Amino acid sequence: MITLNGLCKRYGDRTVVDDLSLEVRPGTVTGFLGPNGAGKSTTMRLILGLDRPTAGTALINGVPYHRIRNPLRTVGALLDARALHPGRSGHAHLVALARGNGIARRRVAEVLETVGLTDAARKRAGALSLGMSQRLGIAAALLGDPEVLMFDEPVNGLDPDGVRWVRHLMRSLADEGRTVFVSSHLMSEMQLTADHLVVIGRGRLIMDAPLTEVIARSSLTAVVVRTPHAGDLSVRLSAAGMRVERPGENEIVATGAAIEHIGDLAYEAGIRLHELRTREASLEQAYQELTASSVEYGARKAGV
Ligand SMILES: Nc1ncnc2c1ncn2[C@@H]1O[C@H](COP(=O)(O)OP(=O)(O)OP(=O)(O)O)[C@@H](O)[C@H]1O
Repeated sequence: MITLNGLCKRYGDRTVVDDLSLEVRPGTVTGFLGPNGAGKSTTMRLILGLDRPTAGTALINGVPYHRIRNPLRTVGALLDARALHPGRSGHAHLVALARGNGIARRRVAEVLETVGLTDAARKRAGALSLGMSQRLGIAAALLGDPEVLMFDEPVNGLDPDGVRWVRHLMRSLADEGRTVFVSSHLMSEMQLTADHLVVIGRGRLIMDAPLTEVIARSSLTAVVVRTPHAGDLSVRLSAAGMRVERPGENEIVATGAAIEHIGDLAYEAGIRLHELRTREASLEQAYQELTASSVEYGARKAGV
């Protein structure tokens, strides 16, 4: 479990992490989302004790990182896959990490096999591709068999097979009861991987909710109804406080109500339905709505 309480980080007069309070729970993959510069990496660095908070606390299983006795056995993290000694092999890097943390040497071979790097791990780290470096960083995070795992952009540089592999890995780590906190800009991937989402913008919490709720709350999630009595039904739905559109003569798209409510209303009015279904927003769409006002480094439209 990761617990943030009023966490703040300021650089000079700039507030980069602004009063974040939340819990990242075990047994769940929690996606950590936000535009460039939102403060995701800084938050992760604060959790790992690599930066000091200006105010507030970041706790792992109830204690700050610097008070954990066996840090690598409690929390594993991939922050910057390229932060390795370029002349050292991946294998040597992991052996040194294991030795320095009282972890059995045989774990090195185990984690290298888990990430599919058994052969490549003999190469100099500097000669590894970005995708291979990511895998090596994930191996290092797994080395101490920790309960809490944090990954900053783990699929960066991975090919489609690698992306799928990371997705399954995150899922199985959470299914084993671990806490998995993962940042990403790949919304389609997050939609397939995360159970829960934390969204921040300009250092502030925008949303902390299950993925299903984030999608359900989007204005683009709607109920589509097809009926020969669309005129009559749309008047009734509007009167019940829903927003109603009529994209076709027999079609209604309604937002602001549950599908059951619409079905019941139609039934009570004796209106025959030919179709009643939910049209879900994608996470990409829901995310864009949530963060529209906090995108700091957005590009202007081409030609503007
Ligand atoms: N050491 C530092 N000194 C001053 N400003 C910093 C420092 N580290 C980070 N920042 C600033 O803090 C802000 C948040 O950066 P951070 O890397 O945490 O964002 P992020 O959400 O991880 O972004 P991205 O998605 O682009 O990786 C940025 O504006 C960055 O320039």
